[in-house]
Amino acid sequence: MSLDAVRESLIRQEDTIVFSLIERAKFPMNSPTYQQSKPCVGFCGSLIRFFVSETESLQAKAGRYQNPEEHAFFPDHLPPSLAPPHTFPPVLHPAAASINVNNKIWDIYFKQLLPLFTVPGDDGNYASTASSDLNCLQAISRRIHYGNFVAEVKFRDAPHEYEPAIRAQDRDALMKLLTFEAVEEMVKKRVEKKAMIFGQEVSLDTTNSTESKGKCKIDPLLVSRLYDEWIMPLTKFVQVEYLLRRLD
Ligand SMILES: C=C(O[C@@H]1C=C(C(=O)O)C=C[C@H]1O)C(=O)O
Repeated sequence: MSLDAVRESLIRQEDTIVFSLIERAKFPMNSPTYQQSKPCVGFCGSLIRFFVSETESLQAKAGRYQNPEEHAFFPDHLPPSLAPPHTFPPVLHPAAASINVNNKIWDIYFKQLLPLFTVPGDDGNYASTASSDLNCLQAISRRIHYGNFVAEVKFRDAPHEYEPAIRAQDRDALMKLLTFEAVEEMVKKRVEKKAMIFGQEVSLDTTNSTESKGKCKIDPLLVSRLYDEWIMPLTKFVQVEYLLRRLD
């Protein structure tokens, strides 16, 4: 595993994130998906919680969380995997298993992001809405927790640089060591471009091409902002959390 290979994976994950946001933006806000059901009929709480926890339970049985890249939003009481056993290569320090920032991701996604990239309204497609939310959440969560792998590779490439900061439990020094501003700038520009390309109308009519009209299914600047303000800072937060425990 090299830093280049890890970055390649992050670049591929951008495609998944941008597409999942485009899919969610197909539906209006559909706020009943997020409201508490009263009274409890079949389940308590919001439809989104019900949908995510039930889906995670099924996916746990299918082995999803055997992969160290995957983190559940409701990790308590998940059923064991019934899938054919597979041993993933033990790349990470075991402390990685204790890092889960999905609560933060959940809050940011529903409170801040969703209102920015959906239009107000209610078309009744609550199940499809919840399903697309879960796709966005899982893609974003996988990307952010991939910070564990990024941090591991950076540590292995320069243990002598990282060890003093880890022993001193110095978050600021670790943050400085793992930050590459030029890479972050490229990421922001690339995801903006991907949102522009993936989100365009594709037409065969060359005389009246909508591609050239610049109509986009999701605002490319918003995707760049999403990376700038939430995804990259949380990925770096995961990296710091991992490194702080790397010598335990
Ligand atoms: C992920 C990395 O670490 C940091 C976080 C980045 C990100 O989240 O995209 C980009 C550059 C670094 O500042 C990396 O170096 O690739």
